Amino acid sequence: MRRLDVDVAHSSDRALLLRLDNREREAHTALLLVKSMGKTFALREVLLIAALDPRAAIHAYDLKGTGDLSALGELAHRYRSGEDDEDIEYAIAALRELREELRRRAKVIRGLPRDVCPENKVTPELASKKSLGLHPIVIGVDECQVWFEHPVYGDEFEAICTDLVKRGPALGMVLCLATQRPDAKSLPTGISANASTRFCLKVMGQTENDMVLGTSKYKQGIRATMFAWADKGIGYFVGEGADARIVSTVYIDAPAADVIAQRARAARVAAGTLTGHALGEAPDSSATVTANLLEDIAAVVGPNEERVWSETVAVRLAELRPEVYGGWNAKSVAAALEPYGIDTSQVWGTDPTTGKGANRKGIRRVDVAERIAHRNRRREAS
Ligand SMILES: Nc1ncnc2c1ncn2[C@@H]1O[C@H](COP(=O)(O)OP(=O)(O)OP(=O)(O)O)[C@@H](O)[C@H]1O
Repeated sequence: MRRLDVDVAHSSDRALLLRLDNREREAHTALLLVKSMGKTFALREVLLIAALDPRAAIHAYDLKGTGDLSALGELAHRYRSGEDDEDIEYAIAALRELREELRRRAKVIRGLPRDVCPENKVTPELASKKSLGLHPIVIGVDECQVWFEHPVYGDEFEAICTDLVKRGPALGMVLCLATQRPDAKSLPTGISANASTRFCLKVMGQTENDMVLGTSKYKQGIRATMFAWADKGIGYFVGEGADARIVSTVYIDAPAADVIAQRARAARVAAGTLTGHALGEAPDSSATVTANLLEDIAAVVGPNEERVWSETVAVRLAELRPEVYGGWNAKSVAAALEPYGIDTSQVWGTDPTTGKGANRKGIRRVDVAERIAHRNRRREAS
């Protein structure tokens, strides 16, 4: 992307505003783009910039299904175009992998000595150490509302994306979401509120403006309503802790995108980092697609059990679906429920081996039931 004001920070296809190696705070962030004015071009540009770093694993989703991101498919770790059932199942399986990856990375970071990792986050040096597996992961989703409004998986997409937006940046994982309908249904507030980088092309009114750029931005004079219809690719860019700037994307049409993608692919071949989709591999959906954590918990916690220890839930889940929950413990349950806004707290229970009562971390059945009801209401509404 190109700044329009004097100190333009652009030109080579790498030295652009969004850098992926944490040298700038703008690096690991979510991005929101809006409305038939160059949104897909902008998202494609961001992904191409990321792709030119051969360490970066690219996940590209074009939910419109027109193949706008097909250039990225040549090098992407995960890629899908379309919104049919099999496309959605591919995506949910890939996102579950990312949820696991978030956990793995958090553990790796926690385990590193202070002098190697003083800030408890991925640095360019750490991202380059192949053995740690902390390379940048950049996920781009065009027309993301399709995921969040999905009648079956909408809730889970929301939970995982919220987790990615909140914890991803420190762990080297960037989620870039693009939508032309920035309302709370298309873009859940847990996600929009936590997005730290925003890009808003022309919009029609104050509500959409503030949905993308942040509360009160219109009142403060940051108004993407002022752009003309001819201002393709021009929008307000708001980075974390920085003043809003008017920037323009670089015009990269589909043939130009192919040329850049071929270069990015060649760099990956040379570096030995071509993986996943680019090698003809898909995420393993066999074990995970049928699993739905909330419903599985509801199935293993009886209606008369008001509160249950997390460790008990973990054991029962593993019995239900060993291929999905095998090896889970109380902490796994807490981490998996956190993105749904369900906390584990001290609950009274009885140890089945000793028969003694004690307070341990656990869940309240009502919290899980309420979350399922919330999702069902959404399914009915869609
Ligand atoms: N930086 C740019 N400079 C000049 N023209 C641009 C730029 N970016 C996009 N355009 C033009 O705007 C058109 C629409 O762009 P794009 O397909 O990205 O829109 P969109 O917002 O995704 O719309 P839709 O949702 O309808 O696909 C492109 O075909 C291109 O001609």
